[in-house]
Amino acid sequence: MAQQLVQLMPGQQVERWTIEKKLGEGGFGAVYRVYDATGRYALKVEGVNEQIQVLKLEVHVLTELTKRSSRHFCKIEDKGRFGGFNYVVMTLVGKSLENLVKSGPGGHMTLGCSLGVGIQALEALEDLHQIGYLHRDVKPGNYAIGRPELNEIRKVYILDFGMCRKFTNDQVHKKYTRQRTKKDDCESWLYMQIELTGGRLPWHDIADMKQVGRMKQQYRASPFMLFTPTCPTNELAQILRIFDGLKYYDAPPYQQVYGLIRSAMAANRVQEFPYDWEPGMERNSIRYQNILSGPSAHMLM
Ligand SMILES: Nc1ncnc2c1ncn2[C@@H]1O[C@H](COP(=O)(O)OP(=O)(O)OP(=O)(O)O)[C@@H](O)[C@H]1O
Repeated sequence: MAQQLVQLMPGQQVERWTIEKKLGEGGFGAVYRVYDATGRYALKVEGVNEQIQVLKLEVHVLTELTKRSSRHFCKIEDKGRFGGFNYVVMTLVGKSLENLVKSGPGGHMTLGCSLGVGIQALEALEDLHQIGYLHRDVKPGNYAIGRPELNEIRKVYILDFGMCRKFTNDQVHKKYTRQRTKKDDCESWLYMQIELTGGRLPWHDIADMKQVGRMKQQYRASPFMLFTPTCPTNELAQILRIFDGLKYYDAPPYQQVYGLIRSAMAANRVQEFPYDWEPGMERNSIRYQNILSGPSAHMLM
């Protein structure tokens, strides 16, 4: 049975970190906005008696990743044990892609913006795959943009490594990862791309993963039914075919996919920047207002 979640109150101190507010709760613990003399960060906590310990894995993966690349990953500032919980302090990010899609005109991002964000989201997976891990929970809620205070509203971060698993080619791990592969992460990325570009996946509200799997199979025969007029149909269909052709051990051809996304931008005469939530994007100024001047922009110091 799950242990009771750690609850921290505003003003409470965890080592040098002061709790400001709770940002959310995951299956394993909670995330808080905290600050110290140097700025604001995100603090994730997990009870030491939680049956499933995911924080260690998250710390390990983020540490490995930031040794090689920092383009799409939170940096770890601190970690440790405090009372009855383990904690990690990392870069505080801004709005999730899920929120940004909802705030967009018509409930989606403009084409250039969604394709640019999509490239960054796949780069994050490429880096993760390169250190031998699968994410296994690729969705708009697990990506976020950086914060305006850090001049990072053009940067996309990948979050939440709780479902991550090491990918190796041996049979034991093959069983352990339930046969999931880099290809599956890429396929989930493609479905996310459809959502960012205005499509609504038929399995969006279905929680039963087996049923979702069956529906995905059904749509395999006619993937065009997933694409709305706002999607770059040809390129996405080509990418889906590329992913379909991958075998268990194959590394996805990331560069080819980036090329196709760039072709989609050219064919549709759209540019990546500015992103929809950037200042000066007149049509979005009201919808995205709180991203640029909302609570996360008010520094405490
Ligand atoms: N580095 C961060 N900066 C700002 N917010 C974050 C950060 N990491 C996580 N969050 C936010 O904290 C909340 C909880 O995140 P967490 O990853 O623990 O769980 P979740 O993804 O909501 O749920 P689950 O664990 O069930 O997938 C989410 O709203 C997430 O966007």
